[in-house]
Amino acid sequence: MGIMNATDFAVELRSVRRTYRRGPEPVVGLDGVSVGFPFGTFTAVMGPSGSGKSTLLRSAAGLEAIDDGEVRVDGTVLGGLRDKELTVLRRERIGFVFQSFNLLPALTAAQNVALPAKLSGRRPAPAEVTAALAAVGLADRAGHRPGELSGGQQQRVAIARALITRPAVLLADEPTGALDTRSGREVLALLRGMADDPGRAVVMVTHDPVAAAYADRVLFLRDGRLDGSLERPTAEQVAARMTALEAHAPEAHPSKAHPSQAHASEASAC
Ligand SMILES: Nc1ncnc2c1ncn2[C@@H]1O[C@H](COP(=O)(O)OP(=O)(O)OP(=O)(O)O)[C@@H](O)[C@H]1O
Repeated sequence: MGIMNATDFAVELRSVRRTYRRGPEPVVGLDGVSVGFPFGTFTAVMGPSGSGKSTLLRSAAGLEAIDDGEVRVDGTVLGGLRDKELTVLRRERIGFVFQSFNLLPALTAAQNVALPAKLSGRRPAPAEVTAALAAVGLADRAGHRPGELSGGQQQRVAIARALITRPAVLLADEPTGALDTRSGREVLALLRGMADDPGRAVVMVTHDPVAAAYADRVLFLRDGRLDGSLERPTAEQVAARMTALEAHAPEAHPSKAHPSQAHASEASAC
């Protein structure tokens, strides 16, 4: 590998600022965040409730109207695109996986997986859909509807759907939040494997230190700013860091307490 340049990052945020102006007081979502997500890596994003994790993920996906700074996906500056171009780039270069799977209930697993490619005006070959399902271990469930699949299987279909366009980045918001420990672990192992593809980066928001320990790197956010990172962390190191961060969090949300102890399991739903 040569010297790192902009295109070595699947996604890069430069001095990104996002302020919400709904109520009387502006609320800071992101307060000048600069970070790059290199190809072939798996990054977890953690931080107390309200620290800006979802705002960061949504900004990386081009879903936030940022006030300042720049977001690049595979070298393309999102702010320079027309709406239509942004839609196409989002569809083809960015995969998104949600806590709640977001599959269409009336469609089979295969039809759900094929949908983004179809929306891009490309009818995927059945073999391509089968290969995507096989990559998540579900080749034999192609004809099942989401209601006929377990939560873990539904999330794996969602991952296959996110990957069929071969995106530069897979963004996952609490992908194991609704899963039991075992299914969560399967999904994390899949994401880990997906991140080893040199043409892709995986970025995952999680509250679970055990989930974060699957990543190459954990970024910590506090009050909309980056507040350190850990490389190849253990769950214990992540949990200790989260406990320290939450102790400093100005606004605690007791009703949304997040597990941050080393013994917290992947099953921790939020
Ligand atoms: N659409 C919005 N309108 C107004 N304020 C918002 C909006 N979205 C987020 N915020 C505020 O921006 C800040 C960051 O929110 P964000 O959702 O990014 O945090 P988070 O770290 O993902 O939190 P959680 O762990 O609770 O999901 C919070 O103070 C939040 O209240």
